Amino acid sequence: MGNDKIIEVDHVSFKYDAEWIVQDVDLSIEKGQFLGLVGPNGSGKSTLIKLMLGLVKPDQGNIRLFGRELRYFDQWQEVGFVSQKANSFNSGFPATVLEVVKTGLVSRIGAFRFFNRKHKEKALEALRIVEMDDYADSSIGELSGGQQQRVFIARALVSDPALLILDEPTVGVDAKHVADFYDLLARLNREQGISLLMVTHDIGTITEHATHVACMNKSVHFHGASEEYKGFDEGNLNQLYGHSVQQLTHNHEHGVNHS
Ligand SMILES: Nc1ncnc2c1ncn2[C@@H]1O[C@H](COP(=O)(O)OP(=O)(O)OP(=O)(O)O)[C@@H](O)[C@H]1O
Repeated sequence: MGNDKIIEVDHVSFKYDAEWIVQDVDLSIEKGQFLGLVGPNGSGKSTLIKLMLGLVKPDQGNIRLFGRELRYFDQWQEVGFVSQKANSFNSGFPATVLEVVKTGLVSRIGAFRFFNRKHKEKALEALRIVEMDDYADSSIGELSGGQQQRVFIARALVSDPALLILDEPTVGVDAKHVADFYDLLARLNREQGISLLMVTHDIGTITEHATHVACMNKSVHFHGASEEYKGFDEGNLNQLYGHSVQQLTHNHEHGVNHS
């Protein structure tokens, strides 16, 4: 491919009606990175993800995925997406965990082909990666929010993506399982070599896990290594955002990093 950039967002702006939601964003993710995208409510994070996925079109600027202009990009099996509202099945939803994971193969095999034994194996393998293979035959609706979210990650992994995009995946995961969830992401990143982009509100936690962090409030105010970000004190950060960092941190301390 000759290009280690998996996503390149080049001076992208987007507006709903007359209001600019994303303004002149320049951002890239290189192969192997785990980028945390943080920012206050309504700062345009989900909209930026939609732009990257081609679900809405930029008013200005360009986006490339795997070195290809978005409008010519067709390798969607390389991109797994887990949305914010993924874990919202109610207890009566009539599908098993395995069935849900197999729907992730649709982009690879086409919507109207039959699933065969190989596809079942592939789905079970993805469930093993997220440590949910014991639940293959359970109803999806009976699982906890955290377990459902793992199943949605398995669904995104089943087509062997090189990039996984997660939009606030820990919403609905109870606090004591959030650490396990980050361990899973670290394994995907380090052991499976999957590049990650994760939207979150929780900047304290993400900077402990992601390799890089980008802070946005319509435009990107900081993009760099997590270690560099942790070196900022609260005054720097308020200036960076033009916004109180308190609203981003969930009681996490932002002191200067002495390590
Ligand atoms: N379909 C739409 N039509 C009009 N405005 C929209 C639409 N979708 C989002 N917006 C507006 O765009 C702005 C950015 O929304 P977006 O969801 O991208 O922010 P966000 O940073 O992901 O927020 P949150 O952290 O609350 O999820 C908000 O002001 C929102 O009201």
